[in-house]
Amino acid sequence: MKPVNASQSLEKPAIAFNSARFLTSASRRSECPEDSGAEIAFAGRSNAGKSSALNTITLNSKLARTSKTPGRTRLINFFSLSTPGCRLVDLPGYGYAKVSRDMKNDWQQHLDDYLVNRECLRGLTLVMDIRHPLTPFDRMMSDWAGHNGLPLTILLTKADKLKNGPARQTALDVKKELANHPSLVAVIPFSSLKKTGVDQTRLQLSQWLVGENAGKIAEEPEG
Ligand SMILES: Nc1nc2c(ncn2[C@@H]2O[C@H](COP(=O)(O)OP(=O)(O)OP(=O)(O)O)[C@@H](O)[C@H]2O)c(=O)[nH]1
Ligand SMILES: [Mg+2]
Repeated sequence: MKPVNASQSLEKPAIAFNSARFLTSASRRSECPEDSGAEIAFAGRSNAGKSSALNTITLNSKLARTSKTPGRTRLINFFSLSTPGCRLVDLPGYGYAKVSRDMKNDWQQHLDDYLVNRECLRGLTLVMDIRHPLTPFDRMMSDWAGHNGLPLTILLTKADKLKNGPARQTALDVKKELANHPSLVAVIPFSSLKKTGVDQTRLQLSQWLVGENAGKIAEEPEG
């Protein structure tokens, strides 16, 4: 986990997230861009809001396709940033029911292969609907990150669906549940609608991509 570039401030993200551009899609690891530089993947249940979060972070509503219908993102989508070698990755959601079991197993296998073997992966952003956090799949992903020492940030999306108090409480509850997690960095209430948690997320991603370490950053809720 070597940083690409160690010079950055803690207050201002070193990465220009609005520079994100679609790079390529892959259905398997062999189709992915060269395994070098630094990548951060967005994972989570289907419909949790992964693509929307990516668009919000990059200030580009057309970057990743979003949809009311679960299962919109079916490929591993790569977005390059202007900082050389840095990429954001939108993963297909897990738990999507409306595809055949064979197709599901196939996706799962390729997704697992990406997650386990991608050397340039610097961190995992696990996206959960704030109203339904820590489903069995979420726990599996979070455990997996822990076992592999992969830095993990949890975005509790659709925070606009809850009042501020309950949203903060949910973040605290999730943190408490994962108190022994070895690589959890932050639990951030996030809203693509109200832009909650966006600056904090950008700082975290920036730190992972170009920072010297993946240390904790302040977790003051925004908005
Ligand atoms: N209210 C609210 N709705 C949101 C938010 N984020 C996403 N949504 C909605 O949730 C639905 C799913 O969003 P996507 O970003 O496509 O979800 P996804 O996780 O990428 O879904 P898959 O690609 O199917 O895995 C869309 O209708 C979005 O408009 C949010 O912060 N607040
Ligand atoms: Mg998506």
